[in-house]
Amino acid sequence: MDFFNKITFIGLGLIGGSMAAALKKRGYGGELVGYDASGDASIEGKKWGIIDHKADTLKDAVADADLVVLCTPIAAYAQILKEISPHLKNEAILTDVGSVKGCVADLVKGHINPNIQFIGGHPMAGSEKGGLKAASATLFENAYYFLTPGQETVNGTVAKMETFVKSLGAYPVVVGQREHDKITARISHIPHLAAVILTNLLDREGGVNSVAFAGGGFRDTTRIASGNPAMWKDIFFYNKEEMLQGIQSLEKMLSEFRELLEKKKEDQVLDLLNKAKFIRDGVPKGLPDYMPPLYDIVVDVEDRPGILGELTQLMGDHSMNIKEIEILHAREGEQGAVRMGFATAQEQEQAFLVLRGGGFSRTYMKGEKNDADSESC
Ligand SMILES: NC(=O)c1ccc[n+]([C@@H]2O[C@H](COP(=O)([O-])OP(=O)(O)OC[C@H]3O[C@@H](n4cnc5c(N)ncnc54)[C@H](O)[C@@H]3O)[C@@H](O)[C@H]2O)c1
Ligand SMILES: O=C(O)C(=O)C[C@]1(C(=O)O)C=C[C@@H](O)C=C1
Repeated sequence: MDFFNKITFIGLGLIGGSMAAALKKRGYGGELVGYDASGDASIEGKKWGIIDHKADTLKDAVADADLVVLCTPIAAYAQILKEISPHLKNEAILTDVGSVKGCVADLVKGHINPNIQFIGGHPMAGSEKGGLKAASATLFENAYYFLTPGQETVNGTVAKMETFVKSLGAYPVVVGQREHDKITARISHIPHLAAVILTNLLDREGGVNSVAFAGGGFRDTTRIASGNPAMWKDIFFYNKEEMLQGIQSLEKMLSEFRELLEKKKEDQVLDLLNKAKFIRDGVPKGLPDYMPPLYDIVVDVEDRPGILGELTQLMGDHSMNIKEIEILHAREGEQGAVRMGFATAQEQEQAFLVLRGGGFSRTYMKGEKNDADSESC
């Protein structure tokens, strides 16, 4: 990426920090600069070696930068754009990571000199946890990353940004700004609203005390409700038109379902459940669907320090290459579960035998097309 000698991140929280950390980890050789309104984040970023230089002012941050990445809440953009506009160098590319794209393009048009190349961006990876402490160099690995050029964006800018996205370990997907907002309303924003409503339903129904009994179902469907409230409030309002359409569909589907229940239409309820299962089963597991499938092993382990080390050590001792490893949140509690993905069925079989033989008696195999029903024991 020798066309970007200096990259500046404005906002060094979960997303900005993870990007800088990913570039460092993956061998980016240029200069990384961080500016954050909370001085602590950029001090920490410098201390941890995620950035090379901590800027104290926005002017200083963008001076000579080839790429400037806005990683703050969208609500802060107007003020930031106003301040950086006179200091961006002419050939600089400006991008952002905000979760809504139409409104951002409008904002940029109002504040930035048209000579500056702007291209919106949005990584489809994140967390319900925020701040630099939650940042991870691997956050974007195998994630899709939307790029939303406008009519003024030249092809060279799109190509450079595609290279940038790949250098984070992610997969660029180029779409229009409004199309992006339509897609993300369906796959992210409305699901977030649903998680919030499901969680608050407990309160309305006087069931908050029952939350302690929640198993995987409640945890899986509501994890994201722990996300940053201010960030999500912004997302809902910035993508208001698409949200309103999604809510209308939700309301219609709920009332249709109520009628089916009231009229005892069991076959139609079953059809709905089957349809949802078919769609949900088609969601790629952790990897985009054009990536090779992985062969999974799930190990039930005790929740104690060092257990992950023992697992990976055992795999290393037998020269087994773990392609993916994940702690399954749905099994929080005293007993935890770890999922490991292997490249071939043969390696999966070998790992199964090694783990069982190595004292991990509660080890299960899952074929790439299988679900929980097909666990081998
Ligand atoms: N959290 C996610 O899952 C996720 C995923 C993809 C995209 N996004 C988008 O990324 C953006 C940042 O989200 P995040 O999760 O990294 O948030 P975050 O709270 O972890 O980080 C935001 C950082 O911006 C800083 N900041 C706030 N106002 C500022 C200003 N005026 N000038 C400079 N710094 C300022 C904050 O101090 C903080 O360190 C949001 O626009 C969000 O829509 C979030
Ligand atoms: O995994 C999560 O915690 C997320 O909420 C990430 C998630 C999403 O997938 O909806 C949330 C918002 C962002 O704009 C992009 C990604």
